[in-house]
Amino acid sequence: MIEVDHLTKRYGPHTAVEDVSFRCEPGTVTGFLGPNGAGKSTTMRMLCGMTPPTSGGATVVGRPYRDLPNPGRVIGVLLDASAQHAGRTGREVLALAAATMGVDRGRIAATLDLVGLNATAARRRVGAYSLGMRQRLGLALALLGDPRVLVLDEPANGLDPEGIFWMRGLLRDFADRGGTVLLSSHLLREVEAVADRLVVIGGGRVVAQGGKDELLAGAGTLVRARDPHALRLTLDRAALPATANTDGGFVVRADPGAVGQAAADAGLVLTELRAAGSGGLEHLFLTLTAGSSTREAVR
Ligand SMILES: Nc1ncnc2c1ncn2[C@@H]1O[C@H](COP(=O)(O)OP(=O)(O)OP(=O)(O)O)[C@@H](O)[C@H]1O
Repeated sequence: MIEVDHLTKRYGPHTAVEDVSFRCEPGTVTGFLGPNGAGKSTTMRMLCGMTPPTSGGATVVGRPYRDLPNPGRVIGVLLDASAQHAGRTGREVLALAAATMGVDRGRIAATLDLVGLNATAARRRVGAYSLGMRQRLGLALALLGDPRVLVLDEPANGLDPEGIFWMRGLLRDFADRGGTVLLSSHLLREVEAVADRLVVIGGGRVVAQGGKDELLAGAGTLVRARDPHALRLTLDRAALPATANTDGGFVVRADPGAVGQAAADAGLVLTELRAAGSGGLEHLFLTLTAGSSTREAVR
């Protein structure tokens, strides 16, 4: 269980995180979404005791991170996959962490196996690792202490499609066994595939949170027609609010039945009609966080 309670972080006059609150329950994966500079990493760093909050607090299984006697046994953290000493081998990194946490060395091989780093990779220095291998090692470090909670900042960064698919299964399995996962990602489809709940942050504030299905149901319907121009006119006439997608379709703020009926009444041939799904998540994300990445770019 993770509880983030009215966290605020200011750097001088700049507010990076403002009054952020959410909970992550056991058995769930929570996707933490937001554009560049939205405050995701800062929130995660505060949760993991690496950045002191200006106000508010956060707990992991009921205690602030800094009060956990052996945090690695409770919460596995992957915030920066490049943080490992480049001169150590993967196995040395894990051996050091196992000694610090009091974890049986026998778990090292099993954890390496779990994250798909073979014996040859484990013998190589981290400096020679690809980004994807560093992510896998970071995940191994997070899992080594057999924690109940995982906090992962952009864990899919640098992973190939197969690696992303593998990680999805790993996180789902972790949650299905009663674990709590908080993960940030820019890969909306990936988050949609694995998360049960979403917290969307923009400009340091939570702009939406809730069950993924519930949020996506509010994201509307994706519709495409052979004649997009006629579809636009039809949607306007039926007073169904629609936004054009980049790929010629429309996201409509109505359920698929209403959109299909309007199209049928107008005699239109539709080539796609469905609940918006990942198109909806992208749309929801862009709508909710509109302007905040621009603000970041010009700050
Ligand atoms: N140590 C710091 N000093 C000053 N400003 C900071 C510091 N750390 C973060 N910030 C600012 O806080 C804001 C939030 O940054 P943060 O890294 O948390 O965003 P993010 O959502 O993780 O972004 P990204 O997706 O790009 O990683 C940004 O405007 C950033 O410039």
